[in-house]
Amino acid sequence: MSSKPLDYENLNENVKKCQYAVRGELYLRASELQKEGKKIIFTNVGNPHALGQKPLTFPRQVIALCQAPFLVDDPNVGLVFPADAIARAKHYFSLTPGGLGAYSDSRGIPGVRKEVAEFIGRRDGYPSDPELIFLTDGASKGVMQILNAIIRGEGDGVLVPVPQYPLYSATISLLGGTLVPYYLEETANWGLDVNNLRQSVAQARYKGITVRAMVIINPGNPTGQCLSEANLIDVLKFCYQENLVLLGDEVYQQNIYQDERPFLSARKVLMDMGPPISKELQLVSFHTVSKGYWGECGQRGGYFEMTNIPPKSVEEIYKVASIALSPNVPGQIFMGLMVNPPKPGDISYERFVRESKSILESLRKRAHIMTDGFNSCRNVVCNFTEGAMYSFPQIRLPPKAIDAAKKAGKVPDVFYCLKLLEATGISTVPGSGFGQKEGVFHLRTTILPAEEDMPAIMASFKKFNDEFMDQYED
Ligand SMILES: Cc1ncc(COP(=O)(O)O)c(CN[C@@H]2CONC2=O)c1O
Repeated sequence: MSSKPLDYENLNENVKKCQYAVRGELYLRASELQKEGKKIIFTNVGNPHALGQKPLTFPRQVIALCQAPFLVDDPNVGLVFPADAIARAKHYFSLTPGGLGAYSDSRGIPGVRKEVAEFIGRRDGYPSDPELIFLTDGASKGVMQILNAIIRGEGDGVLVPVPQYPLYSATISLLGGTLVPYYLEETANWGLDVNNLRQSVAQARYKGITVRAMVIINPGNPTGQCLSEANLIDVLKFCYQENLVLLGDEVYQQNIYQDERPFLSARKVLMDMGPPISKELQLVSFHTVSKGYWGECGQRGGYFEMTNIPPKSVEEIYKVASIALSPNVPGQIFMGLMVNPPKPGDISYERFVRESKSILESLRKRAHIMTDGFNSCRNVVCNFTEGAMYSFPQIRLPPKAIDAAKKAGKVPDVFYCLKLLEATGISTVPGSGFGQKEGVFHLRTTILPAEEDMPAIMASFKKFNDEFMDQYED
């Protein structure tokens, strides 16, 4: 039988080359075990509601009304929904003439893009232009659209932090570009060193790669570090000197668990630097409703904001966005609600603040419980989760364990994570899925399991790890 177009061997090589470990070997094995009846704790993905986090009430009230306009017309609606939720639903009706069932503009609903621009203006203290904001099906789609506009072929390189979130490595691979790694310094709390950047660019250029863009993930995934103003100034200056467009992935900007380095947007720091750089450096910033204290991953709401991108290029990006017709409309409304939440004096304000504060306070506590738990284990060291939603401990694997992994045909941290999964049901992602220095091994877990479950999870991890080290240590 002659081979067919979609047979594996005939697939696009870039499709076969790309990898995405967050839902890779460990996740697939965990799903198998779950089917066999084993209790699995899926801490492989930053999916808060899947781990029990309750959705915020106000956004769900508004979206319920938006999805069912007949409820708004019901004379009893005021008995079930607060007046400000009803008013907000009517606001979104006025922005979506066809309602949630109609395509919106391919850049998103203009009124919601305006809400995003106003949010950015309040956050940064500099006006933002709604025309330079596109709403997307989650930040992922925005990242993919922008990388698609940047990467012309394998000669084009993108500077990506290592460890990195594999949306970047997978998309660069899929687009046939070249990932140019810059290593974060684990011993400096995953700090970013401009000298590493220079080295990486020089090595890439020596190989004939044209480095065109740089990615920062702030706060970091999987590393959790928060960039200081000085770091951001260094990065912006570096990109300006090297003529790179900066991609600022800021999806965890609400997830901050320390007070020394509050979130600062790359855009604010850029504007603070003033001309010429603030007028010339190209920057694209990304945000989402999937993270923060919202955790509305399934709603697929995101945006990117373009700074100093020429109108003709914005038109081209718009043209490509229009191929997919429209970002999903409920996700756009969630974005509008996230950037324009209840205000002091609104009926829903107290409840909204109470709910969001309690989620963030609990995440901060869980960040500490997990970090301390890992640091109490043999041959495990872990930087504190300053932000985002993950813990990324280094596991110092004894040589016998590395040999056993090789015999099993597994990368050492995959071997360790599989053993952990089989023994405890804790599903993690091996550090090799995010990139790490040669000979150094990690795993990534989320800090999302419920607070009351954390001590038992950490005790179960500690028991496994002690037994593992007993088995493989000389
Ligand atoms: C740094 C970063 N950027 C973008 C995204 C995409 O978010 P959207 O949901 O808006 O597309 C994620 C999701 N984080 C993945 C999902 O859960 N665990 C992770 O590491 C992320 O961690």
